[in-house]
Amino acid sequence: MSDVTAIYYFRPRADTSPEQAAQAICEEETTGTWTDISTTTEYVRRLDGAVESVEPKGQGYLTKITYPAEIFEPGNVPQYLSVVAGNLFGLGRVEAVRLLDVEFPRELVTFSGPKFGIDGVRRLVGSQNRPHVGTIIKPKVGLNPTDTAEVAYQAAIGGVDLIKDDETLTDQQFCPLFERLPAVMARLDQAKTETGRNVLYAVNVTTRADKILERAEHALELGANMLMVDVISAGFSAVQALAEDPSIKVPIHVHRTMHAAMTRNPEHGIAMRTFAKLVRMLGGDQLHTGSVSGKMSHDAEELLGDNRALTDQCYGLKSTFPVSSGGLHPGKVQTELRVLGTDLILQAGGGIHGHPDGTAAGARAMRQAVDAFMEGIPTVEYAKDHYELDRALKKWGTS
Ligand SMILES: O=C(COP(=O)(O)O)[C@H](O)[C@H](O)COP(=O)(O)O
Ligand SMILES: [Mg+2]
Repeated sequence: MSDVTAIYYFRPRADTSPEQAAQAICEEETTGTWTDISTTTEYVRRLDGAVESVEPKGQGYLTKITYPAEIFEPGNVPQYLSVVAGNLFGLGRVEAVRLLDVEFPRELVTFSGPKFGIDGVRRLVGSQNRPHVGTIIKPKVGLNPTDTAEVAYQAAIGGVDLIKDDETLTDQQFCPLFERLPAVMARLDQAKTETGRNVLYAVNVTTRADKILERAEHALELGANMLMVDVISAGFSAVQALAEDPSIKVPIHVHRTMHAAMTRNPEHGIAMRTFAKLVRMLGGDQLHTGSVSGKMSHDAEELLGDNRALTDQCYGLKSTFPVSSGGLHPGKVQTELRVLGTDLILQAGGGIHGHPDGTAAGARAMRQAVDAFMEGIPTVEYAKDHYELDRALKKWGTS
Protein backbone atom coordinates (compact mmCIF):
# COMPACT_ATOMS: atom_id res chain seq x y z
CA MET A 1 0.00 0.00 0.00
CA SER A 2 1.22 3.53 -0.75
CA ASP A 3 1.69 6.08 2.00
CA VAL A 4 -0.62 8.87 3.06
CA THR A 5 1.00 12.24 2.40
CA ALA A 6 0.16 15.32 4.46
CA ILE A 7 1.40 18.89 4.02
CA TYR A 8 1.57 21.16 7.06
CA TYR A 9 2.52 24.76 7.63
CA PHE A 10 4.07 25.25 11.08
CA ARG A 11 6.00 27.63 13.29
CA PRO A 12 8.35 25.95 15.78
CA ARG A 13 8.81 27.09 19.40
CA ALA A 14 11.88 29.34 19.83
CA ASP A 15 14.03 26.56 21.38
CA THR A 16 13.13 23.99 18.70
CA SER A 17 14.58 23.66 15.20
CA PRO A 18 12.17 23.31 12.26
CA GLU A 19 13.45 19.77 11.66
CA GLN A 20 12.87 18.80 15.30
CA ALA A 21 9.36 20.25 15.21
CA ALA A 22 8.44 18.38 12.01
CA GLN A 23 9.89 15.18 13.49
CA ALA A 24 7.81 15.71 16.64
CA ILE A 25 4.63 15.88 14.53
CA CYS A 26 5.61 12.77 12.60
CA GLU A 27 6.47 10.74 15.70
CA GLU A 28 3.40 11.80 17.67
CA GLU A 29 1.11 10.64 14.88
CA THR A 30 2.86 7.33 14.22
CA THR A 31 4.92 5.18 16.58
CA GLY A 32 6.57 7.68 18.91
CA THR A 33 5.94 9.83 21.91
CA TRP A 34 7.91 12.62 23.68
CA THR A 35 10.73 10.31 24.85
CA ASP A 36 12.39 6.98 24.03
CA ILE A 37 10.34 4.00 25.14
CA SER A 38 11.33 0.45 26.05
CA THR A 39 8.23 -1.17 24.54
CA THR A 40 8.97 -0.55 20.89
CA THR A 41 10.15 -3.49 18.77
CA GLU A 42 11.83 -3.98 15.42
CA TYR A 43 8.56 -5.02 13.70
CA VAL A 44 6.89 -1.81 14.86
CA ARG A 45 9.55 0.32 13.18
CA ARG A 46 8.05 -0.30 9.72
CA LEU A 47 5.16 1.87 10.85
CA ASP A 48 7.36 4.90 11.48
CA GLY A 49 6.40 7.94 9.44
CA ALA A 50 8.90 10.06 7.53
CA VAL A 51 9.56 13.78 7.29
CA GLU A 52 10.13 14.15 3.55
CA SER A 53 10.91 17.87 3.47
CA VAL A 54 11.05 21.05 5.53
CA GLU A 55 11.27 24.41 3.78
CA PRO A 56 10.74 28.03 4.81
CA LYS A 57 7.35 29.59 4.05
CA GLY A 58 6.30 33.08 5.25
CA GLN A 59 6.83 33.38 9.01
CA GLY A 60 7.23 29.59 9.35
CA TYR A 61 7.88 26.37 7.41
CA LEU A 62 6.18 23.87 5.17
CA THR A 63 6.70 20.18 5.82
CA LYS A 64 5.65 17.09 3.91
CA ILE A 65 5.13 14.04 6.09
CA THR A 66 4.35 10.54 4.92
CA TYR A 67 2.41 8.13 7.09
CA PRO A 68 2.45 4.39 6.29
CA ALA A 69 -0.97 3.37 4.97
CA GLU A 70 -0.94 0.40 7.34
CA ILE A 71 -1.55 2.64 10.37
CA PHE A 72 -4.93 3.62 8.89
CA GLU A 73 -8.05 1.48 9.23
CA PRO A 74 -9.60 1.46 5.73
CA GLY A 75 -12.99 3.17 5.70
CA ASN A 76 -12.70 4.67 9.21
CA VAL A 77 -12.55 8.44 8.58
CA PRO A 78 -12.63 9.43 12.28
CA GLN A 79 -9.46 7.36 12.63
CA TYR A 80 -7.90 8.93 9.51
CA LEU A 81 -8.46 12.34 11.11
CA SER A 82 -6.94 11.25 14.42
CA VAL A 83 -3.70 10.58 12.52
CA VAL A 84 -3.38 13.44 10.04
CA ALA A 85 -5.18 16.01 12.20
CA GLY A 86 -4.88 14.68 15.73
CA ASN A 87 -2.71 15.44 18.77
CA LEU A 88 -0.22 17.37 16.64
CA PHE A 89 -2.20 20.60 17.05
CA GLY A 90 -1.45 20.68 20.77
CA LEU A 91 2.27 19.88 20.67
CA GLY A 92 4.29 22.37 22.73
CA ARG A 93 7.20 22.25 20.31
CA VAL A 94 5.12 23.93 17.63
CA GLU A 95 3.61 27.34 18.26
CA ALA A 96 1.21 26.99 15.36
CA VAL A 97 0.47 24.27 12.82
CA ARG A 98 -2.03 24.02 9.97
CA LEU A 99 -2.89 20.97 7.93
CA LEU A 100 -2.95 22.28 4.35
CA ASP A 101 -3.62 19.17 2.30
CA VAL A 102 -3.66 15.40 2.43
CA GLU A 103 -3.46 12.67 -0.23
CA PHE A 104 -4.92 9.25 0.47
CA PRO A 105 -3.90 6.21 -1.62
CA ARG A 106 -6.63 4.31 -3.46
CA GLU A 107 -6.62 1.52 -0.85
CA LEU A 108 -7.90 3.99 1.75
CA VAL A 109 -10.56 5.49 -0.51
CA THR A 110 -12.93 2.62 0.06
CA PHE A 111 -15.98 4.84 -0.41
CA SER A 112 -18.38 5.17 -3.33
CA GLY A 113 -18.48 8.99 -3.25
CA PRO A 114 -21.43 11.07 -4.43
CA LYS A 115 -24.41 9.14 -5.78
CA PHE A 116 -25.41 12.04 -8.02
CA GLY A 117 -22.53 14.49 -8.26
CA ILE A 118 -22.62 17.49 -10.57
CA ASP A 119 -24.00 15.59 -13.57
CA GLY A 120 -26.64 13.77 -11.54
CA VAL A 121 -27.89 16.99 -9.93
CA ARG A 122 -27.91 18.68 -13.35
CA ARG A 123 -30.07 15.84 -14.70
CA LEU A 124 -32.60 16.30 -11.88
CA VAL A 125 -32.84 20.02 -12.57
CA GLY A 126 -32.56 19.75 -16.36
CA SER A 127 -29.59 22.09 -16.81
CA GLN A 128 -26.66 21.73 -19.22
CA ASN A 129 -23.68 23.84 -18.28
CA ARG A 130 -25.03 26.94 -16.61
CA PRO A 131 -24.42 27.60 -12.93
CA HIS A 132 -27.30 26.73 -10.61
CA VAL A 133 -28.96 29.35 -8.46
CA GLY A 134 -30.02 28.43 -4.94
CA THR A 135 -31.58 30.20 -2.02
CA ILE A 136 -31.56 29.78 1.72
CA ILE A 137 -34.96 30.49 3.23
CA LYS A 138 -34.65 33.63 5.36
CA PRO A 139 -35.22 34.56 8.14
CA LYS A 140 -33.05 31.60 9.04
CA VAL A 141 -35.32 30.64 11.92
CA GLY A 142 -38.78 31.72 12.96
CA LEU A 143 -41.11 31.24 9.99
CA ASN A 144 -43.92 28.72 10.42
CA PRO A 145 -44.34 25.85 7.90
CA THR A 146 -46.96 27.64 5.79
CA ASP A 147 -44.93 30.82 5.46
CA THR A 148 -41.74 28.83 4.79
CA ALA A 149 -43.57 27.06 1.95
CA GLU A 150 -44.81 30.38 0.57
CA VAL A 151 -41.23 31.75 0.46
CA ALA A 152 -40.10 28.51 -1.25
CA TYR A 153 -42.90 28.86 -3.82
CA GLN A 154 -41.98 32.46 -4.59
CA ALA A 155 -38.31 31.51 -5.05
CA ALA A 156 -39.30 28.59 -7.30
CA ILE A 157 -41.51 30.62 -9.63
CA GLY A 158 -38.77 33.25 -9.74
CA GLY A 159 -36.41 30.64 -11.18
CA VAL A 160 -34.14 29.13 -8.51
CA ASP A 161 -32.93 25.54 -8.94
CA LEU A 162 -32.46 24.82 -5.26
CA ILE A 163 -34.06 25.89 -2.01
CA LYS A 164 -32.53 25.00 1.31
CA ASP A 165 -33.08 25.27 5.02
CA ASP A 166 -30.59 27.32 6.93
CA GLU A 167 -28.01 25.50 9.03
CA THR A 168 -29.73 26.21 12.35
CA LEU A 169 -33.20 25.12 11.25
CA THR A 170 -33.85 21.45 11.98
CA ASP A 171 -36.97 20.32 13.85
CA GLN A 172 -37.82 23.11 16.27
CA GLN A 173 -41.32 23.60 17.64
CA PHE A 174 -42.01 26.77 15.65
CA CYS A 175 -41.46 24.89 12.37
CA PRO A 176 -41.54 21.10 12.81
CA LEU A 177 -39.65 19.35 10.02
CA PHE A 178 -42.48 16.95 9.30
CA GLU A 179 -44.95 19.78 8.80
CA ARG A 180 -42.53 22.05 6.93
CA LEU A 181 -41.41 19.41 4.44
CA PRO A 182 -44.83 18.39 3.04
CA ALA A 183 -45.89 22.05 2.99
CA VAL A 184 -42.82 23.05 0.95
CA MET A 185 -43.07 20.05 -1.40
CA ALA A 186 -46.75 20.80 -2.10
CA ARG A 187 -45.92 24.39 -3.07
CA LEU A 188 -42.99 23.21 -5.21
CA ASP A 189 -45.40 20.84 -7.00
CA GLN A 190 -47.66 23.81 -7.63
CA ALA A 191 -44.68 25.79 -8.99
CA LYS A 192 -43.79 22.85 -11.24
CA THR A 193 -47.31 22.74 -12.66
CA GLU A 194 -47.05 26.44 -13.43
CA THR A 195 -43.48 26.59 -14.74
CA GLY A 196 -42.61 23.01 -15.74
CA ARG A 197 -39.38 23.28 -13.72
CA ASN A 198 -38.14 20.80 -11.14
CA VAL A 199 -36.81 22.56 -8.03
CA LEU A 200 -34.85 20.77 -5.31
CA TYR A 201 -35.49 21.35 -1.60
CA ALA A 202 -32.64 20.43 0.75
CA VAL A 203 -34.36 19.76 4.06
CA ASN A 204 -31.95 19.92 7.00
CA VAL A 205 -31.98 16.50 8.68
CA THR A 206 -28.98 17.24 10.94
CA THR A 207 -29.39 15.57 14.32
CA ARG A 208 -27.60 13.22 16.72
CA ALA A 209 -25.75 10.28 15.18
CA ASP A 210 -28.15 7.52 16.21
CA LYS A 211 -31.20 9.33 14.79
CA ILE A 212 -30.04 10.88 11.52
CA LEU A 213 -30.78 7.94 9.22
CA GLU A 214 -34.24 7.48 10.73
CA ARG A 215 -34.93 11.20 10.27
CA ALA A 216 -33.70 11.11 6.67
CA GLU A 217 -35.80 8.05 5.82
CA HIS A 218 -38.89 9.67 7.31
CA ALA A 219 -38.18 12.78 5.23
CA LEU A 220 -37.98 10.64 2.08
CA GLU A 221 -41.30 8.99 2.89
CA LEU A 222 -42.78 12.49 3.01
CA GLY A 223 -41.44 13.32 -0.45
CA ALA A 224 -38.06 14.98 0.17
CA ASN A 225 -36.08 15.32 -3.08
CA MET A 226 -32.82 16.36 -1.37
CA LEU A 227 -31.34 16.20 2.14
CA MET A 228 -29.04 18.60 3.91
CA VAL A 229 -26.54 17.95 6.68
CA ASP A 230 -24.24 20.21 8.74
CA VAL A 231 -21.08 18.12 8.36
CA ILE A 232 -18.76 19.66 10.95
CA SER A 233 -21.25 19.88 13.80
CA ALA A 234 -22.82 16.48 13.02
CA GLY A 235 -19.54 14.77 12.10
CA PHE A 236 -18.22 13.23 8.89
CA SER A 237 -19.92 9.93 9.72
CA ALA A 238 -23.28 11.65 9.29
CA VAL A 239 -22.61 12.19 5.56
CA GLN A 240 -21.34 8.63 5.21
CA ALA A 241 -24.34 7.16 7.04
CA LEU A 242 -26.71 8.89 4.63
CA ALA A 243 -24.73 8.44 1.42
CA GLU A 244 -23.99 4.76 1.94
CA ASP A 245 -27.49 3.75 2.91
CA PRO A 246 -29.29 2.23 -0.09
CA SER A 247 -32.61 3.76 1.03
CA ILE A 248 -31.29 7.30 0.47
CA LYS A 249 -31.96 7.91 -3.21
CA VAL A 250 -31.68 11.72 -3.28
CA PRO A 251 -28.68 14.07 -3.40
CA ILE A 252 -27.07 15.33 -0.20
CA HIS A 253 -26.33 19.05 0.27
CA VAL A 254 -23.50 19.55 2.76
CA HIS A 255 -23.24 22.74 4.84
CA ARG A 256 -20.00 23.41 6.71
CA THR A 257 -21.14 25.63 9.59
CA MET A 258 -18.43 25.76 12.33
CA HIS A 259 -15.66 25.05 9.80
CA ALA A 260 -14.09 28.50 10.25
CA ALA A 261 -13.08 27.64 13.83
CA MET A 262 -10.57 25.33 12.12
CA THR A 263 -10.11 26.73 8.61
CA ARG A 264 -9.89 30.50 9.10
CA ASN A 265 -6.56 31.03 10.89
CA PRO A 266 -3.85 30.92 8.17
CA GLU A 267 -1.28 29.62 10.68
CA HIS A 268 -3.19 27.10 12.78
CA GLY A 269 -5.94 24.59 12.22
CA ILE A 270 -7.18 22.57 9.26
CA ALA A 271 -7.55 24.10 5.81
CA MET A 272 -10.84 23.49 3.96
CA ARG A 273 -9.04 21.27 1.41
CA THR A 274 -9.02 18.23 3.69
CA PHE A 275 -12.70 18.68 4.54
CA ALA A 276 -13.56 19.04 0.84
CA LYS A 277 -11.76 15.81 -0.03
CA LEU A 278 -13.41 13.91 2.82
CA VAL A 279 -16.92 15.16 2.02
CA ARG A 280 -16.51 14.07 -1.61
CA MET A 281 -15.16 10.65 -0.62
CA LEU A 282 -17.99 10.18 1.86
CA GLY A 283 -20.71 11.02 -0.66
CA GLY A 284 -21.67 14.70 -0.41
CA ASP A 285 -23.25 15.82 -3.70
CA GLN A 286 -22.93 19.54 -2.96
CA LEU A 287 -20.58 21.31 -0.56
CA HIS A 288 -20.15 24.91 0.58
CA THR A 289 -16.59 26.01 -0.09
CA GLY A 290 -17.07 29.78 0.03
CA SER A 291 -17.24 32.76 -2.27
CA VAL A 292 -14.75 35.18 -3.78
CA SER A 293 -16.71 38.34 -3.02
CA GLY A 294 -19.18 37.46 -0.26
CA LYS A 295 -19.53 38.19 3.46
CA MET A 296 -17.17 35.46 4.74
CA SER A 297 -13.40 35.88 4.53
CA HIS A 298 -11.57 33.69 1.99
CA ASP A 299 -8.30 33.30 0.15
CA ALA A 300 -9.28 33.07 -3.54
CA GLU A 301 -6.40 30.79 -4.47
CA GLU A 302 -7.18 28.36 -1.67
CA LEU A 303 -10.84 28.42 -2.65
CA LEU A 304 -10.04 27.57 -6.27
CA GLY A 305 -7.94 24.63 -5.10
CA ASP A 306 -10.73 23.47 -2.78
CA ASN A 307 -13.20 23.51 -5.66
CA ARG A 308 -10.74 21.59 -7.84
CA ALA A 309 -10.51 18.97 -5.08
CA LEU A 310 -14.25 18.48 -5.58
CA THR A 311 -14.08 18.18 -9.35
CA ASP A 312 -10.63 16.86 -10.37
CA GLN A 313 -10.20 13.15 -11.11
CA CYS A 314 -10.18 11.16 -7.85
CA TYR A 315 -10.19 7.36 -8.17
CA GLY A 316 -13.27 7.50 -10.38
CA LEU A 317 -15.47 9.26 -7.79
CA LYS A 318 -18.18 11.55 -9.14
CA SER A 319 -17.63 15.29 -8.70
CA THR A 320 -19.18 17.25 -5.84
CA PHE A 321 -20.97 20.48 -6.84
CA PRO A 322 -19.18 23.45 -5.18
CA VAL A 323 -21.48 25.98 -3.52
CA SER A 324 -20.55 29.65 -3.44
CA SER A 325 -22.55 31.37 -0.73
CA GLY A 326 -22.56 33.99 2.01
CA GLY A 327 -23.54 37.58 1.27
CA LEU A 328 -24.08 37.07 -2.48
CA HIS A 329 -26.47 39.18 -4.57
CA PRO A 330 -26.92 39.73 -8.32
CA GLY A 331 -24.17 42.39 -8.44
CA LYS A 332 -21.60 39.81 -7.31
CA VAL A 333 -22.52 37.07 -9.79
CA GLN A 334 -20.07 38.10 -12.54
CA THR A 335 -17.07 38.08 -10.19
CA GLU A 336 -17.98 34.70 -8.71
CA LEU A 337 -18.43 33.07 -12.11
CA ARG A 338 -15.41 34.68 -13.69
CA VAL A 339 -13.14 33.33 -10.93
CA LEU A 340 -14.86 30.07 -10.03
CA GLY A 341 -16.34 28.95 -13.36
CA THR A 342 -19.82 27.75 -14.20
CA ASP A 343 -19.83 24.32 -12.53
CA LEU A 344 -21.01 26.18 -9.47
CA ILE A 345 -24.09 26.72 -7.33
CA LEU A 346 -24.58 30.39 -6.51
CA GLN A 347 -26.59 30.64 -3.36
CA ALA A 348 -28.19 33.79 -2.01
CA GLY A 349 -30.38 34.30 1.03
CA GLY A 350 -30.47 38.02 1.76
CA GLY A 351 -29.54 38.67 -1.89
CA ILE A 352 -32.90 37.18 -2.98
CA HIS A 353 -35.34 37.79 -0.11
CA GLY A 354 -33.99 41.32 0.35
CA HIS A 355 -34.93 42.37 -3.20
CA PRO A 356 -37.09 45.53 -3.07
CA ASP A 357 -39.92 43.69 -4.89
CA GLY A 358 -39.76 40.45 -2.90
CA THR A 359 -38.51 36.90 -3.25
CA ALA A 360 -39.77 36.02 -6.77
CA ALA A 361 -38.26 39.22 -8.17
CA GLY A 362 -35.05 38.50 -6.24
CA ALA A 363 -34.81 35.04 -7.77
CA ARG A 364 -35.42 36.50 -11.25
CA ALA A 365 -32.69 39.07 -10.70
CA MET A 366 -30.17 36.34 -9.75
CA ARG A 367 -31.10 34.29 -12.82
CA GLN A 368 -30.81 37.38 -15.02
CA ALA A 369 -27.34 38.08 -13.63
CA VAL A 370 -26.36 34.49 -14.50
CA ASP A 371 -27.87 34.83 -18.00
CA ALA A 372 -25.89 38.04 -18.50
CA PHE A 373 -22.65 36.23 -17.68
CA MET A 374 -23.52 33.27 -19.91
CA GLU A 375 -24.24 35.66 -22.79
CA GLY A 376 -21.02 37.60 -22.15
CA ILE A 377 -22.83 40.85 -21.35
CA PRO A 378 -21.79 43.08 -18.41
CA THR A 379 -24.38 42.98 -15.59
CA VAL A 380 -25.01 46.74 -15.72
CA GLU A 381 -25.62 46.55 -19.48
CA TYR A 382 -28.01 43.59 -19.14
CA ALA A 383 -29.92 45.41 -16.39
CA LYS A 384 -30.98 48.11 -18.85
CA ASP A 385 -33.75 45.86 -20.18
CA HIS A 386 -34.14 43.50 -17.20
CA TYR A 387 -36.21 45.25 -14.59
CA GLU A 388 -35.61 42.93 -11.61
CA LEU A 389 -31.85 42.96 -12.12
CA ASP A 390 -31.87 46.72 -12.43
CA ARG A 391 -33.78 47.03 -9.13
CA ALA A 392 -31.30 44.71 -7.40
CA LEU A 393 -28.26 46.62 -8.68
CA LYS A 394 -29.81 49.90 -7.52
CA LYS A 395 -30.10 48.46 -4.00
CA TRP A 396 -26.81 46.58 -3.71
CA GLY A 397 -24.52 47.83 -6.48
CA THR A 398 -22.01 45.65 -8.28
CA SER A 399 -19.30 45.02 -5.72
O1 LIG B 1 -27.07 31.27 5.03
C1 LIG B 1 -26.03 31.45 4.47
C2 LIG B 1 -25.85 32.63 3.61
O2 LIG B 1 -26.94 33.56 3.71
P1 LIG B 1 -26.88 34.98 2.94
O3 LIG B 1 -26.94 34.69 1.47
O4 LIG B 1 -28.09 35.75 3.41
O5 LIG B 1 -25.58 35.63 3.33
C3 LIG B 1 -24.96 30.38 4.59
O6 LIG B 1 -25.12 29.73 5.82
C4 LIG B 1 -23.54 30.84 4.44
O7 LIG B 1 -23.34 30.94 3.06
C5 LIG B 1 -22.50 29.89 4.98
O8 LIG B 1 -21.21 30.23 4.59
P2 LIG B 1 -20.31 29.30 3.66
O9 LIG B 1 -21.08 29.09 2.39
O10 LIG B 1 -19.06 30.09 3.47
O11 LIG B 1 -20.10 28.01 4.37
MG1 LIG C 1 -26.86 29.88 6.57
